[in-house]
Amino acid sequence: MSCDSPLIIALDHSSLDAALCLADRLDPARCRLKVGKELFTRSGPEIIEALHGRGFQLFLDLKFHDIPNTVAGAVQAAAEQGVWMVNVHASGGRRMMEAARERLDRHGLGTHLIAVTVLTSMTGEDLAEVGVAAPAAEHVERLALLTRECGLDGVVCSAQESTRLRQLCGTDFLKVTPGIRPRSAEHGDQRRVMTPAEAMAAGSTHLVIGRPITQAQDPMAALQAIEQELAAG
Ligand SMILES: O=C(O)c1cc(=O)[nH]c(=O)n1[C@@H]1O[C@H](COP(=O)(O)O)[C@@H](O)[C@H]1O
Repeated sequence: MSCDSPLIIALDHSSLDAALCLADRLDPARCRLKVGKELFTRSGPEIIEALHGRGFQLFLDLKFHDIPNTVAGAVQAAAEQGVWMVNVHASGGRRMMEAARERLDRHGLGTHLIAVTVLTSMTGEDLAEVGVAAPAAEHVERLALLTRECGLDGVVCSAQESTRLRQLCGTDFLKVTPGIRPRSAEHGDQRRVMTPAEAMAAGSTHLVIGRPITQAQDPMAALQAIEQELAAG
């Protein structure tokens, strides 16, 4: 089923059953789902089939980061499972991203290919500790421009960087932004955060939301509250 909502719900569950239990309370016309490292490592491709069978479009968030040939093969394997979106780490560099792009194109695979710039859990201090002297926002810009030059469809970034990236990379370039927190929600381990309405106003094209929905007493009510906030904004 195709979906025109910007919302992508992160199914960071530790079992297939728990993930499907939440998915069964959500509507594929109103959100897409993201399958990440923990769930995929535990359940394997079975989770992809089960969620596709329920009509959801999927972002397979495995953040590939390896030598070009390995990443190209992994991206192809993901796309052949019919996922809507897949990602790599932009810090894997030009040759890695170009190899992934080329592999999808050669096989006529239309999966959206995006790259993570700087994780939303990271601050300038965290970057300095791994040898990146530039402020987080500047490093995000550098990696986003490189990602666009390599022909990818967009980036994962913080919504705090969406406005600048819209200016630099254009409106068609996807800006998929985690670190989304409704005003009353806990930040948890996220550092560079914004509310859903602020993020859309800033130029994000898609919002990745996990715990504020998945840990809510009533996940559908939490989703609906976010939809209403977006409609009002
Ligand atoms: O690629 C991602 O999806 C991602 C990139 C990033 O920089 N930060 C980030 O939080 N994510 C993912 O987005 C989701 C955020 O979940 P919550 O913090 O629970 O809303 C998690 O599944 C993360 O793995």
